[in-house]
Order: sequence, then C-alpha cells, then structure tokens
Amino acid sequence: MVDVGILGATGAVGQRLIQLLEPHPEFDIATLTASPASAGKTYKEAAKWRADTPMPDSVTDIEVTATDPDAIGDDVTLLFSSLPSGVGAEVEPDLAEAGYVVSSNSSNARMADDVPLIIPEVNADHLGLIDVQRDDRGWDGALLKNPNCSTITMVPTLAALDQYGLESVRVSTLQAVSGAGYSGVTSMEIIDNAIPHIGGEEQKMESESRKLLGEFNGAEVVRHSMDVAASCNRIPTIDGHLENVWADTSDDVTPDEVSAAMSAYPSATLPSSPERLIHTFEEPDRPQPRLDRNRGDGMAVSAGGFRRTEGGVQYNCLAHNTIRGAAGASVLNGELLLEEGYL
Ligand SMILES: NC(=O)C1=CN([C@@H]2O[C@H](COP(=O)(O)OP(=O)(O)OC[C@H]3O[C@@H](n4cnc5c(N)ncnc54)[C@H](OP(=O)(O)O)[C@@H]3O)[C@@H](O)[C@H]2O)C=CC1
Ligand SMILES: N[C@@H](CC(=O)OP(=O)(O)O)C(=O)O
Repeated sequence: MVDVGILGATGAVGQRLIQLLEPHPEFDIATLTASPASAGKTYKEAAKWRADTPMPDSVTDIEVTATDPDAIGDDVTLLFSSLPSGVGAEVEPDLAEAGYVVSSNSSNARMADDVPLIIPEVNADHLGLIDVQRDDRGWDGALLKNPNCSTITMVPTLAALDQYGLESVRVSTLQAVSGAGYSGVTSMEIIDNAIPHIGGEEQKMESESRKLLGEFNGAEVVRHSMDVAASCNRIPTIDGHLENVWADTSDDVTPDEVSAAMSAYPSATLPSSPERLIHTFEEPDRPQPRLDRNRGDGMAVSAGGFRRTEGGVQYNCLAHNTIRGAAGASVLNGELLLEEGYL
C-alpha cells in the first residue's frame, strides 16, 4: 500500500477524495491538510461533512495539518490536491520540489508546457512529460493535472471521433451547481433560473481539449489542430454536467458509426476505471443528469442523441462532475502514476 495525503481535505472535492480513497486497494490515507484555520484540529472538528455517505471512522481523529512541505510526513509519497487554484499555484511546486508527487485537480498550471494534463483512457502516454519536467526543474517529485470537469466530459467522446478527422467542435454546457462548490452559487441565484456565464470555463474547454488530444513527441505536447468554441451555462442540477456538442470531421460519418465508435472506445485497466468508458443511448432524450451520472460508479461518460449535420455530427454527452470530473479523475491519475513507476 502507498501512503497518500489529501490537500484541501475538508472541501467538497476533498471529501469526495476521502470517499474514494478510504476503501482503495492501493492507497492508504496518511495525511489530511487544509487552511491554517483548520490546522491542529481533528478532521471531524475541521470538516463540515456533506458527502452522501458517513464520514469514515478511519479519518475522524486524524489531525489536520497545514499545507506545506514541512507539515507532511516523509512516509507519504503521493499527494492528491483539491486546493483553491491560487493556493495550488503557490504550494504545489514547493511540494514537488520537496520530493512529493502531486496529482492535482486544481486549475493552476494545467496548460504549462512541462505539466502533463491527463485522462488515462485518452492520453496516458503524455505522462512521459514528467521526465521532461524533472530535467527542466530539477525536481525529485512531480506535478500532474486532471482537466476541468466540463473538458473531461467531452474529450473522451472527441477521442473516439478523432479517427474521422476532427476539424471543428462547438459545445454548449448545462453544468451542475456542485461544480461551483458549496458556497459558489446561492439558492436565490439558481432556483427557477439558469446562468449563462461561468468565469474562465469556456477558455479552459477550448485550450485543455487541444492539449489532451495533442501528440507527445518525447519533448512537448503538440496541440491538436481542431478549432474548439464553447459556451458554458449553470443550471439547477446538483451533480452531472450535460453538454451539447457539434463536431465537424474531414471524413463523412454517420450517426450510427459515431455511436459505435464511442461505444467501442477502450477503457483502461486501472482500479478506478469503469468497465466501459462511454455508454451510448439510442433514445433521443438520454443521457440525463439524474438518470445517468452514476454510471460506472460515476466514472463513465454517457452519450446519445446522435444526429447528422452538414459538417459531421451533433450529440449530447454527460459525466459526474465531482467524480469523473474531479476527485475520481485525480485518483485515476494516481493509479496511473503507480502503474507506470513514477511513485
Ligand atoms: N476538475 C474540476 O473541474 C473541478 C475542480 N474543482 C477544483 O477543486 C478545488 C477545490 O474545490 P472545492 O473542494 O469545491 O473547494 P472548497 O472551498 O470546498 O475547499 C477548499 C479546500 O482548500 C482548503 N484551503 C482554503 N484555503 C487554503 C489555504 N490558504 N491553504 C491551504 N488550504 C486551503 C480548505 O480548507 P479549510 O476548510 O480549512 O478552509 C478546503 O479544504 C478548486 O481548485 C476547484 O476549482 C472543483 C470541482 C470540479
Ligand atoms: N468551473 C467548474 C468547476 C471547477 O472548479 O473547474 P476548474 O477545476 O477548472 O477550476 C464548474 O463550475 O463546474
């Protein structure tokens, strides 16, 4: 078993990380960190537990530490980070320099040239960028990232379509409130409403998807040439981001071929990867957040509503934003690091 720590363990994503790591076959939770206000308290004193399963007994009496290299034990090799991005930008490089391998969910440094941005089923080979990073920065540890939750939902479906020559992608999202965190959107703002703006989200979808589907040539990731434009919207669902995608391809492709290609797209064999990565539906009104977000224990992507367009195909896709889109994505990346010998 590998001793691991969770940075930002008291937050919404931190609690999901505890849910996923407590029963994990390869990882043992050894350290929990949070802000200076929580340091020194037991986890049950520091965390307002809001997850949908009880707080595991094994973490209740762990003393929460500060989030800095001196406060984290030497027995820990892997850190899962769910810090606010400003805090992540300050402390994650120090932790990697101090020898820890950091699998981070926070948005800072996702687009840095020597930081791998990984979805294991899509671009596991980009992990080789860690060797470039260690050479460049002289680190014994490492920093890798999972993408933004809306990007993770769409990219596996695009990866399945790329064989037909992806040229252009247009996407409009309907995002759940959990993506904004517990205090992110008030009930007065979102009930009986939809908010057609999520700061920075569109730019993240446009840039991260081209890095994820790019080619790693041993030195850098050459971005995919497709053109991506996004429009992001908040709606009053709790979990599960639904997205309407228009993808234009250089080759002619039928809706049936697209559905078959997504359905056949291979999953990985890591402990947290779902048996089937993309579930496809024939029913035109699926996937739906409430019905489909928990497929594959929240780690699968769903797609449906396939329709021919002038330049390619239109479809809808969905994933659980705080599992596949956040905590589960970081855990999967940790499993990949272990399998590939980076721990
Ligand atoms: N992949 C994705 O798309 C998603 C990513 N996220 C990202 O994950 C991160 C966490 O989000 P979420 O869990 O909702 O946030 P929360 O606000 O719920 O939790 C933040 C955590 O960080 C800790 N923290 C706050 N300030 C500091 C500090 N100065 N030093 C150390 N620790 C600090 C908090 O500790 P304390 O309790 O002591 O304040 C808490 O544990 C964010 O970067 C968010 O953008 C979130 C959802 C989806
Ligand atoms: N912005 C996302 C969640 C998030 O925190 O994304 P990021 O990890 O890119 O900051 C949402 O609101 O649903």
